[in-house]
Amino acid sequence: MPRVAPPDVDRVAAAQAAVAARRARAAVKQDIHDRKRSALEVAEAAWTGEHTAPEATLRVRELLTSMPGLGPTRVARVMEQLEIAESKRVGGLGIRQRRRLLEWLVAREHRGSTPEPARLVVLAGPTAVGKGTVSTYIRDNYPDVHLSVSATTRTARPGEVDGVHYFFVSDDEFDQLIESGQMLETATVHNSFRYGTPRPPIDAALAEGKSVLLEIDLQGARSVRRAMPEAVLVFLLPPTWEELVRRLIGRGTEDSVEQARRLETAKIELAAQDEFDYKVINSEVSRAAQEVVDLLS
Ligand SMILES: Nc1ncnc2c1ncn2[C@@H]1O[C@H](COP(=O)(O)OP(=O)(O)OP(=O)(O)O)[C@@H](O)[C@H]1O
Ligand SMILES: Nc1nc2c(ncn2[C@@H]2O[C@H](COP(=O)(O)O)[C@@H](O)[C@H]2O)c(=O)[nH]1
Repeated sequence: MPRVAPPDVDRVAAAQAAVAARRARAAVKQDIHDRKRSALEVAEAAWTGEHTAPEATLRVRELLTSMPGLGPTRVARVMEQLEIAESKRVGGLGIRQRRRLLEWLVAREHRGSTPEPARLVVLAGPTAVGKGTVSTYIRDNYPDVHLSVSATTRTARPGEVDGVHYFFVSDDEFDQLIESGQMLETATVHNSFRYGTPRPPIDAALAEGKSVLLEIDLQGARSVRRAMPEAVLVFLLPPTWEELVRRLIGRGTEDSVEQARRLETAKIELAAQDEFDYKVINSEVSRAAQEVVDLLS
């Protein structure tokens, strides 16, 4: 008869304690999310040493992401600014880190309902990384995001709507847009058609306090940086080079000569990624979209 090992009482008790601690932390996060207890109150308790055990074992990242309106990308940015490591728990913060966290939360609380200034965010990246896919996802799932509509001299593809996906214009009309000073930037992309960002809708949206997202190529991103240095530049990366090649070939919209040419350009574009303020890896479209949307506020 096989011998059944007696249960290891200590291990069972430890596992039960771990489950209880996880539940208690989840309850703290839920309370912060539901505004029953503010993150500021937790940070104040940590400052005076009066925080509860679940609050002490909560990671600062979890504390901040529990706050309504703060997504993971924004939280990562704030933690970098506060010089708090990703893995840090509330109870393990040093005195300077506790002070910085407290000051940041107080400032955010005092900001009250005053909105953050509107941002101009530029999404660029190599061919076939998924810029169009991610921005389409944002257009479909985040109706509050103001997505800039570019003008282009190429013709519409099946399903593309004039004024929604692009303003499809002739070469003469494109020239007129430039001459009348209406373009924030223009570029000839992939050696073929001209593309450009109309400026008036962007100025209007920013003036109304609405953040704006541009999905444009690398040359365009550089031009926007020169014209509006306050713009936030985001570089979309593929998970691997092989995946980028797979996406380009899998899309099947270019012949093999054009694919080879674009991949050469992609190598040059990837080398420019450090010019950008943020990098987002497009492994999963919804996640990449969320990260980009987080950067808009
Ligand atoms: N996260 C993803 N996972 C798998 N496939 C993806 C992902 N994102 C995009 N794709 C696919 O990769 C291909 C290229 O995407 P897309 O056309 O959006 O790239 P792009 O960066 O806009 O390209 P270009 O600059 O050449 O216009 C498409 O077939 C798309 O469906
Ligand atoms: N510099 C700019 N680039 C733009 C703009 N709008 C789109 N683009 C880029 O063009 C290519 C091709 O797009 P497609 O829709 O024809 O496949 C892609 O890389 C876009 O990011 C723009 O206004 N300015």
